[in-house]
Amino acid sequence: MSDSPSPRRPRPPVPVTVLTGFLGAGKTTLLNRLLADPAMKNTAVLINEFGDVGLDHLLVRTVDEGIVMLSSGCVCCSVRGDLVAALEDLVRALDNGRVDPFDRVVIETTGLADPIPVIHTIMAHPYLAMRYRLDAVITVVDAVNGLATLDGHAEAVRQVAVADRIVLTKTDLLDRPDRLAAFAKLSERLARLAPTAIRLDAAGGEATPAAVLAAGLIDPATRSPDVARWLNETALAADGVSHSHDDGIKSFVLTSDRAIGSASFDMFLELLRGAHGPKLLRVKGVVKIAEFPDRPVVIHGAQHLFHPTTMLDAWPDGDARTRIVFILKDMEPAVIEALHDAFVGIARADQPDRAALTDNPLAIPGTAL
Ligand SMILES: Nc1nc2c(ncn2[C@@H]2O[C@H](COP(=O)(O)OP(=O)(O)OP(=O)(O)O)[C@@H](O)[C@H]2O)c(=O)[nH]1
Repeated sequence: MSDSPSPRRPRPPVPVTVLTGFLGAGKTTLLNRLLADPAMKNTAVLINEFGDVGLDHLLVRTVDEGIVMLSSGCVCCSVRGDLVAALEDLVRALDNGRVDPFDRVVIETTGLADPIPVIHTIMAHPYLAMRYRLDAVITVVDAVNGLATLDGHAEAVRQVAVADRIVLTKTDLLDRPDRLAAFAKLSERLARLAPTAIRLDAAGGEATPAAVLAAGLIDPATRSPDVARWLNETALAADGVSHSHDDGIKSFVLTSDRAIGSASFDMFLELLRGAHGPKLLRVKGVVKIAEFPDRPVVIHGAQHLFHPTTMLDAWPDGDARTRIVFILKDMEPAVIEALHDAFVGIARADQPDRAALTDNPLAIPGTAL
């Protein structure tokens, strides 16, 4: 990002990293460690504390001055207005030169937060969506207590399911057979819940800024898109669908070498969002559009809300196929595949085609499949 953009050219959107994880998982410890690294010096941090403001923010404040403290309350509900205000203040301060230019924002959520509303705040607000872009969700998981936490708290399951990276903390405490056994089960559960999220061991020194932050579409080192790393779809390639039966969460990658017409693609997304929005925990990918097949369109959404689509200059990794990672709650991947096939014109004997879905006045959007 340029530090001094010309007055005519708006600043490019600032990447936002959402740092989540259950109470006591080690978010603040990780954040402090990351912020101590010179690579993080141009980072603004927003922290949401639940209840009394504790030691956490003092610790963070000592290592970075670009901090706005959100008022007490849960970021997922009561203080979403505060999050909007804090993000607005931050860009205003940047535009007025009141703060040094920053090239990344990290939002630490409360341990009880469902991260999806935080993602929505960035994607849905008309002004914030122009100034910020969601880069990645980093979820901190306690290696000792993580399994029990997932069993007891739906928010913790959602935090893991939407993660781009999982940072494991407290692996240094895996010194007893019972803990090791629970950790083995935790690892399996994480692999099912978030198969495309790379796991990093904080105590083992793996959670470096480079490893943690290189989780979005744009590689911070090269500043260019890296689709294969972002989607990490090879992690799902073995059987195509990851099932996490107990939580009703499934992940899969929709892959297609057929281009889809631009209007068809809009309708495909509209139908998906309209009929199945709450079940789409996270959707991210690149799409081959028929009108400009050499320029992939990037989509990125959570539930019914999507970030404004962007178009890349070229396919960055030489793989010119549509690839979309879906994290679904209580929904079958086959529904999405059938809908997609209808819109790219792949006939299926037992399924309606595109005309039946869009031109039939009696069809309820998205439910015909
Ligand atoms: N042994 C060990 N302790 C850790 C590790 N990471 C964090 N802790 C400890 O775990 C406790 C909780 O860490 P925090 O960083 O405050 O956790 P948090 O997720 O920010 O907690 P909340 O703000 O309550 O949600 C602290 O006592 C940390 O010192 C780790 O990798 N190993």
